[in-house]
Amino acid sequence: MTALGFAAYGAAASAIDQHLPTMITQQLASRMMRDQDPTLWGPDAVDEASKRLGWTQPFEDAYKALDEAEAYAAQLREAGIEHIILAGMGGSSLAPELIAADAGAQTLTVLDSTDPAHISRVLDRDLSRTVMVVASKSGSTTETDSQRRAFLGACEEAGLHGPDHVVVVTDPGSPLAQTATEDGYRKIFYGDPDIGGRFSALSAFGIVPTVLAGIDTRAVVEDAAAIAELISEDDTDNMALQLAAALGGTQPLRDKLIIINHGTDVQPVLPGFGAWAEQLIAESTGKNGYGLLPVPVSPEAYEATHGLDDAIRIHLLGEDDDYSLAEGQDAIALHGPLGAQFFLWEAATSLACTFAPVNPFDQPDVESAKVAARKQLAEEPVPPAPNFAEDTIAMLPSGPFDSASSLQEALKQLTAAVKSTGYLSIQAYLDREADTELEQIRDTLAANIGRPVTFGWGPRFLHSTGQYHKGGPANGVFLQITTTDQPEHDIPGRPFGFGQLIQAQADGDASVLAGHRLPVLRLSLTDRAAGIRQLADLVASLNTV
Ligand SMILES: O=P(O)(O)OC[C@H]1O[C@](O)(CO)[C@@H](O)[C@@H]1O
Repeated sequence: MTALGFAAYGAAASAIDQHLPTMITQQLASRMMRDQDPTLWGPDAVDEASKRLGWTQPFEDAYKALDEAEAYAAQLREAGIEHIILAGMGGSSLAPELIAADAGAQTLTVLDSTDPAHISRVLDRDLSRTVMVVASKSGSTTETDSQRRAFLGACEEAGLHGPDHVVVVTDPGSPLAQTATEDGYRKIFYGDPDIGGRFSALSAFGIVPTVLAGIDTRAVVEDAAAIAELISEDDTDNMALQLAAALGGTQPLRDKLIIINHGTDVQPVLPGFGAWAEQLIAESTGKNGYGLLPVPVSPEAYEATHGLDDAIRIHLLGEDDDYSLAEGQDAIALHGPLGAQFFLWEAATSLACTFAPVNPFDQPDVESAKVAARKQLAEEPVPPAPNFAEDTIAMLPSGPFDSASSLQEALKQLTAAVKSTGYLSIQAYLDREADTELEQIRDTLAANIGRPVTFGWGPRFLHSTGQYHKGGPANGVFLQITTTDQPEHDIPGRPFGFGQLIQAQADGDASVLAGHRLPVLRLSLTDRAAGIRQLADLVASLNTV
């Protein structure tokens, strides 16, 4: 008996009927989960897959990590530590954030931003009672390194010995492991190099930060372990096979996955699931011109309430919710505890990649934005001169939209550029906790254009959907929003501050998107709060003018 529930309707059900028998004959589930067979995704993926299937059998190490972290958490509590800041990007923070949100815990603050205002706010607390967990598999991610430096700088200003307040989670042999050893950081936990970032929820990367924050992550691991047999069987009841067929096997491919989180506004079913699933699905599938685009939305959003020819609606339900709401749609409905969802989606996403096939374990296009940002920083960037400004919003040079002489005209051109099979992506390099009012333009734009709209906070999305936007089917149009309204926050030991870093990241990604011939409209807010309000008004007025 499993705590998971799953049902498929319309095109999703047809894909399952069509593909499940073959998937079972080919023994895809047992070959991936039990034999760790690296050949399932074609010859080009064999090398990478040979060293990336550790997530299929994570439990022995997971229980060891739980034991070690629980013992260490007790020591931290005795030493008066009450709060954990987690510095980490993508797979090194999204699962812990979701575990903490699901548990309703306030003891973990995720810092995955380079927005100077965001950094300053997070570090403005009693650091004597705080530990920063610096989590990075590679140990070389610029954002994480910069957050670590800023934290150590803030400790020094507070008269604290910084290394006593830093715990590291990294893979053995990484540059971060070396720094932590040399500088005498409080503790190092090691991850398994056979598990990639976005598959690391049930490893030290999901476990350590959350356990140190006092969360019962053991229950999450146990809920995953409870479905291990089920999702390893070559059997019609295997929900990972069913979900994989529904995700990757629709014909023609329905490549937009509308993830609808039910529950209430205050308490969605799995708060934060959308951001975690976005990385897993977009970074795993979005490459070589192929990809599935996750679009997390609320139940009231346009994409949730309207059937789109190229989309599957995925209803995340609570245990007592009625599955009949998905009847008559091309949809999946499912419920289950978080640990089971982690394991189910990791398995299903990997299996869905066998259809194309694409290698689920690499992210070839993420690097291009990093290289471009480094180039911008090396050239000591100055913010690009605007084409023009209206009140608190300046329009920066934007390639195909440069002929626009007003913001309204530029936005109209942008929305008109969305293809009938395409999508619009809003990319906001702002403070994802303080500037949340901006998110409302997502719903307005989706209703306005009748197409899927994604919303990503920069630079976080660069380690997630960023792969899909650049490596996927090239049918996106992009609205990039930055700000000059930010007091600089220095990065100790670096010749640039966070304000320059985030601007370089935005400039770098815009240039890479433009290099892929993807249209990017670039707006810069000269006043954050007023600019967000002005933009919301402009977007709301698009329909009526
Ligand atoms: O854990 P790391 O090595 O710092 O990487 C963070 C994230 O960056 C990415 O490599 C993409 O940039 C993700 O796949 C990963 O989860």
